[in-house]
Amino acid sequence: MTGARTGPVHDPAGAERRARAQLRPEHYDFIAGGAGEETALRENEDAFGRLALLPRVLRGGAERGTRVGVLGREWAAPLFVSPTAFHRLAHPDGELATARAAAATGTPLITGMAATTAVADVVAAARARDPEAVVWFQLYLQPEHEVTTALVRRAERAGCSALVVTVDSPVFGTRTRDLRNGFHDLPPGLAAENMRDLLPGAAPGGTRDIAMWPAGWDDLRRLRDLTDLPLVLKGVLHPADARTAVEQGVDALLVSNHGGRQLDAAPASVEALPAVAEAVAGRVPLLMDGGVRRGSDVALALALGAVAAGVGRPVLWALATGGEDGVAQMLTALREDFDRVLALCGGHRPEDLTADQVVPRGLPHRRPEGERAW
Ligand SMILES: Cc1cc2nc3c(=O)[nH]c(=O)nc-3n(C[C@H](O)[C@H](O)[C@H](O)COP(=O)(O)O)c2cc1C
Ligand SMILES: CCCCC(=O)C(=O)O
Repeated sequence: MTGARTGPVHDPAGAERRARAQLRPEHYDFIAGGAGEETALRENEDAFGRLALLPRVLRGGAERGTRVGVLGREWAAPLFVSPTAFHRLAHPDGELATARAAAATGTPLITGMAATTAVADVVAAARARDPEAVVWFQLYLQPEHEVTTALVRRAERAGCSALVVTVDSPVFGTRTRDLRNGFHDLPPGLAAENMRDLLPGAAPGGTRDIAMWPAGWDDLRRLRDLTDLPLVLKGVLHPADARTAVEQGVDALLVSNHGGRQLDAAPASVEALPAVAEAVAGRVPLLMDGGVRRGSDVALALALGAVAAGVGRPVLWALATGGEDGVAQMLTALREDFDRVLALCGGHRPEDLTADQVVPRGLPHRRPEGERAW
């Protein structure tokens, strides 16, 4: 069969099942869980399931590519690794394995402030695989400006090429499973390494030193003055905030409901995307994450205005079961799946996917008067 599929099979549900069998139950729950009744968490995936892609036909063109340009760099595919905390809960190699796998597959990585590996070591691991690897640093603005400053300097010195400021967390979401399990700190031997020695008198690398705090636009302006790195705002869902962010000189937005871990009543990320895309009107690139599990989810996100889509939990499931190789296989399989969906939609390049190709599933409620059902 010409063009028949070879290579790793992409099986998101199976990956989570296998990871669950490996992980301590409270660690599995920390990763899998969301806020409140986990409505936003469920909706992220369900909302993709309510959308269909209308393929275009007879568009020819055997040449196809998945590359996209983001903030002056070419990415291999419209796909990136979203920032998630504590990778060493999933695998002893933790963020080092994730960084190597991301770099080896040409996938940009957003490493988290709440990583269990220091950002300098994460970037070094990525660059050892690919000297050109794109690594961004995710940051929560901290109540003490000196702490924010020190974190920014750590990220700059490490060689990160953008800062991703998570703005959906004025307080911590209610993590129902963690409360039930009594999970509120890392096991002995693991620490939030980026926080080490930042606060006088604080426990070295204590996760409790990571504040989720109600920052304001003033604090963002202070950050703007602090660094020349591009700023990406993560967790913007309201179009008015998106507009303000653009006016404030933010370089990109990451539309996200934080994997359903903050406001449980928030819409699915993909549902918030069209209004944000309209408000931004192409002035800055839009990224999105939340519920992206297969190539068609990436394609839907692109058709609705994103330039790339991120994955959070799938990385941790792959890491738990297969370490670096597991993550590399997952990212490769997801990219190949997207490439095939792009072709099946009649696209040659990611930009070819357009909003008119997205339709809700289900028959329309009512046909126009007098029209027959067939
Ligand atoms: C275990 C876990 C930890 C996370 N930690 C962070 C974090 O430290 N900072 C952040 O901005 N987002 C964090 N997120 C949210 C992710 O960046 C991302 O928005 C979300 O996981 C995307 O949804 P998905 O898991 O359905 O792919 C975390 C998500 C998970 C599952
Ligand atoms: C203290 C960092 C916790 C990270 C996390 O769980 C999240 O952002 O969802």
